[in-house]
Amino acid sequence: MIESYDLIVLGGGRAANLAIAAAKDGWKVALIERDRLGGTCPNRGCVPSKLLVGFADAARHVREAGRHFIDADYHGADLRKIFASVNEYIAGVDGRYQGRVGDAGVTLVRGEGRFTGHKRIEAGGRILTAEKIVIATGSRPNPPPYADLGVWTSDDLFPLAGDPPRSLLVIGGGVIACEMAAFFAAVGVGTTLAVRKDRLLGKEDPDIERVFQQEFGKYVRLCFGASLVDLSRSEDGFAATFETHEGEVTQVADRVLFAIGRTPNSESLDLAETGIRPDEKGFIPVNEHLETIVSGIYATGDVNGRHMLQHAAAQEVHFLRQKFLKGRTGPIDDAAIGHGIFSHPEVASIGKTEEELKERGTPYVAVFEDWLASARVEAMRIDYPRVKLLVSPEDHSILGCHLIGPEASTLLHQVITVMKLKNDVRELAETIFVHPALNECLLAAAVKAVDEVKKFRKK
Ligand SMILES: Cc1cc2nc3c(=O)[nH]c(=O)nc-3n(C[C@H](O)[C@H](O)[C@H](O)COP(=O)(O)OP(=O)(O)OC[C@H]3O[C@@H](n4cnc5c(N)ncnc54)[C@H](O)[C@@H]3O)c2cc1C
Ligand SMILES: NC(=O)c1ccc[n+]([C@@H]2O[C@H](COP(=O)([O-])OP(=O)(O)OC[C@H]3O[C@@H](n4cnc5c(N)ncnc54)[C@H](O)[C@@H]3O)[C@@H](O)[C@H]2O)c1
Repeated sequence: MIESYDLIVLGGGRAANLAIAAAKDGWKVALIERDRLGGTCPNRGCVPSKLLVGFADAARHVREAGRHFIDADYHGADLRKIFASVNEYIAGVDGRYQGRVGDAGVTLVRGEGRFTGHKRIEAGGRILTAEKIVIATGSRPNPPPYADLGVWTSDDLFPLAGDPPRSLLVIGGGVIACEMAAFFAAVGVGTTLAVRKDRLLGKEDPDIERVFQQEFGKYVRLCFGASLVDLSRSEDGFAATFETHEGEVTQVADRVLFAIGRTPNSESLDLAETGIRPDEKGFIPVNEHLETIVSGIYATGDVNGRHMLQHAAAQEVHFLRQKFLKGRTGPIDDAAIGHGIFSHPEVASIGKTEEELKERGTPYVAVFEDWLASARVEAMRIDYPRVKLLVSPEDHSILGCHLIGPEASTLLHQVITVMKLKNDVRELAETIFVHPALNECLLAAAVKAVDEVKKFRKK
């Protein structure tokens, strides 16, 4: 028998909220999930990884207390307790979601979904169809090489089964690599990060990356230009050999974590059955209404490859909710989507980098300022925090803002708000900031950017 619904949501990550909202509005909704409800963010992504940041911050405060003339010795952290607390959080996620899904009257189908025909899906031994289908199947870690040796990806950390590492080799120089390495190094696990390129955080502004590398490298041993040529495992742990600029280098560690990007979960969906063709990386192309090439079938979140961020997935789900339930007609507007990197130091960014503006030939003025305008930063006795502001000399609009320093992602929200409401750097320059809040770094940069625009126009 074919079960007929108003809406099928395929993947119970962020899009579970769409299923719940539609069911509460009286729609007949099915939600298909093959694993734990809640998806990547609460089970094996943002939340557990950020719970670790709190422990790392506490450890760093003790280790760096001498900067404030405080006599403190760091004797290590109980990693078993740390991971037990994170695992406990994760253990409760699925049940909490199941309660919400059930209360809303959503039909929950546990099992892997795949298309067997036009708008027809098989899952958990059932056949379902609907006029509207939302594919929200997310992504997973790129498969690591040497998987048979028991190397880790981020999925192996959350939840962690077995003992925490005594030492760690992280391979990859992107967001996950830098967030995880920062945690382990801070709590006292000897951590090495090996990256193929000569820089970290490849998508960030180079000025910010330079500062990041300098500070991050105080805790994490860095190995640049390193291509893995061999990995072996013995009772003593792993031995990894890299080809580097200095010749072959071997790194030994108790555990190896690969953080080498993520792949969309699309290939097992048999999308050809319904006429959708993923791109060469497996992402499902959508238009500005998040609709695929097939009318009535939408794709949200990581699987469409637009952003691969939780708040972007949330915004897309909110957009579809408004479209389906409130009759919204316009396209999605995601011009003001920023991101934070919760490593140490913390990095946050929105808009274009200077490299991107140069490549596009977009006119801009750039300011790159320290945060010492704020006494709160002086009080922290650190001098590395920086803000980079890229502004259009034509209309004063903020083209990009890049921050590195404590609470960078929190500070970025003031810029996000200006960009969303009235994108003009003079709005920031004329705002009355609370003195001496950390945000004053933005005021100093904005005032300077307005000056730079004047100079640019005089040229
Ligand atoms: C370690 C880590 C840290 C992160 N930190 C951050 C952060 O700090 N900030 C941020 O913005 N983003 C972060 N992200 C990214 C963020 O987690 C993702 O962008 C977001 O969770 C994507 O949501 P989604 O709903 O698209 O997919 P998911 O949450 O992955 O949900 C997809 C769901 O679909 C299910 N599924 C897949 N295929 C099928 C199928 N065939 N049938 C049935 N069910 C299926 C999956 O089991 C999963 O539950 C992080 C990611 C990782 C891995
Ligand atoms: N704070 C956040 O917002 C946050 C945190 C974690 C993850 N995420 C999301 O998850 C995505 C995936 O994170 P990620 O760190 O896995 O990917 P990434 O794209 O940020 O970094 C991948 C890194 O792996 C390297 N690499 C790729 N293939 C390799 C190989 N075969 N051998 C060695 N190195 C290789 C790349 O050069 C790069 O340095 C991010 O792009 C982001 O969208 C976001």
